[in-house]
Amino acid sequence: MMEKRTPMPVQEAVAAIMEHRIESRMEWTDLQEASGRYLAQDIQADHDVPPFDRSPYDGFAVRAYDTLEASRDNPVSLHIAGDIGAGSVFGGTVEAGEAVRIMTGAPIPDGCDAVVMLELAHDYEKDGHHYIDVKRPFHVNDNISFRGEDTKRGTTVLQRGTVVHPGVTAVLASFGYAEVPTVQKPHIGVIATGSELLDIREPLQQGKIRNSNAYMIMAQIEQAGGEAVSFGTVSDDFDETLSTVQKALHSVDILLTTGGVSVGDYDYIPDILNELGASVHFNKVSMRPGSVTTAASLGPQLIYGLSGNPSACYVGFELFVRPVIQKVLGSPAPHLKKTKAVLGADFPKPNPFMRFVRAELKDENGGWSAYPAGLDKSSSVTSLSDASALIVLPGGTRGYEKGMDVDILLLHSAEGSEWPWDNIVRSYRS
Ligand SMILES: Nc1nc2c(c(=O)[nH]1)N[C@H]1C(S)=C(S)[C@@H](COP(=O)(O)OP(=O)(O)OC[C@H]3O[C@@H](n4cnc5c(N)ncnc54)[C@H](O)[C@@H]3O)O[C@H]1N2
Ligand code: MOO
Ligand SMILES: [Mg+2]
Repeated sequence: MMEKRTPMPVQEAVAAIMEHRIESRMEWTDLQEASGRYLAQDIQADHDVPPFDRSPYDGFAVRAYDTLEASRDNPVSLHIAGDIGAGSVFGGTVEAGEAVRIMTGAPIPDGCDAVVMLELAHDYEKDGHHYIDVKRPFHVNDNISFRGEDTKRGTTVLQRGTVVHPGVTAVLASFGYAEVPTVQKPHIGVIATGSELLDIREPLQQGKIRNSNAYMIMAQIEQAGGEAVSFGTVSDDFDETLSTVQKALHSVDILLTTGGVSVGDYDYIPDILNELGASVHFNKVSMRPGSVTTAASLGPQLIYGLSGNPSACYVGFELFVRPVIQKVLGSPAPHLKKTKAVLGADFPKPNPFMRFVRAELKDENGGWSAYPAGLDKSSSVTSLSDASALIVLPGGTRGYEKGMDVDILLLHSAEGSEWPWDNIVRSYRS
């Protein structure tokens, strides 16, 4: 008699897998290689930014007091005691009646407390000396960029779990991080199972198809921030599959298999998990596609049996594997980004399970409209290339109509959700 599987609700299955702890390791990464990586530590400012009071303009550093009486009719004349560009420091102290020609970024000379822009000063030469006329009063601190006005020493400028994007790179560079403390990418092994699978370089043969899932999953791993390690393809053979799984488990944090996870004659993954003594968190989820998605743990390692059907495999990864990788990386929002959209077309098929419909998004009437993309079968592969979101349709006895409000999960967003599973819209008319 075939084993009976009890489907677990999606939210419960995700919660079960998120409880599993996988160690995060730190490694130093060259700043220029660090884009897209996750910070392993908070970064504290070890100096003020800017580190000194400086001029925000090309102009003249003055003593505000000297200009108090200045007016159009009675300009104040100041002697130019020196000139400095950014990177240079004025050596002495500026005395009463003096000014220093100063360029943007140069430190304010001692004695000065305001800057007059070049455009507002008339400069001239007399007897080999340089002067300016100032025609209005300046106040203490006029046109000064203050030490620490951007960031004070001791501030936490970047938090652990932040993704390094170009703005983060600028902050790291400012504080001298030639090497960045990053979270090591978790190593995720991939095994494709199936005697029907051809390598992508092979011509088609009767009864066979090319192995698209392994490449798809490896790309999903990279997109989620992990390091994909391929362990190739195995035929539908228990011993071959078991030995490849055992070999992979020597070196990976998480192992993903695709195919062979359902109830068929050649579906060996359930038996292999049993043989390994792994504890199975779930082996059926109340969702479509991907109902056969299986997750188990063996000590610290996680093993997923993802469906062989491409769309089911894809969705199983995004819902159950991606957030685990993101959690290892320290992301505060490890799940797919949830947002709202309007259903762009009728979806008449009722289903007791929650559906994840691959969808194209269009920006219409000031919001997103989500249109089901391509063939809505778990075996479909081409619908995946058009999809930028999954429409979340809770299980029920009725279909859905165009114009209903729905929740969607974005597939390629840099942003994520902390926990998208509460308050899923049951769909209603707007
Ligand atoms: N009697 C039942 N049959 C099936 C059930 C069920 O509950 N009772 N579940 C169906 C559902 S739902 C799914 S999903 C599939 C899951 O199948 P498996 O995960 O066991 O995968 P396979 O049987 O190995 O293959 C299924 C399908 O996918 C193709 N495939 C497999 N690997 C790849 C790959 N690497 N790249 C591209 N395509 C792949 C394979 O050729 C098959 O067509 O089971 C249903 N059956
Ligand atoms: O797991 Mo299957 O994809 O539910 O359709
Ligand atoms: Mg099968």
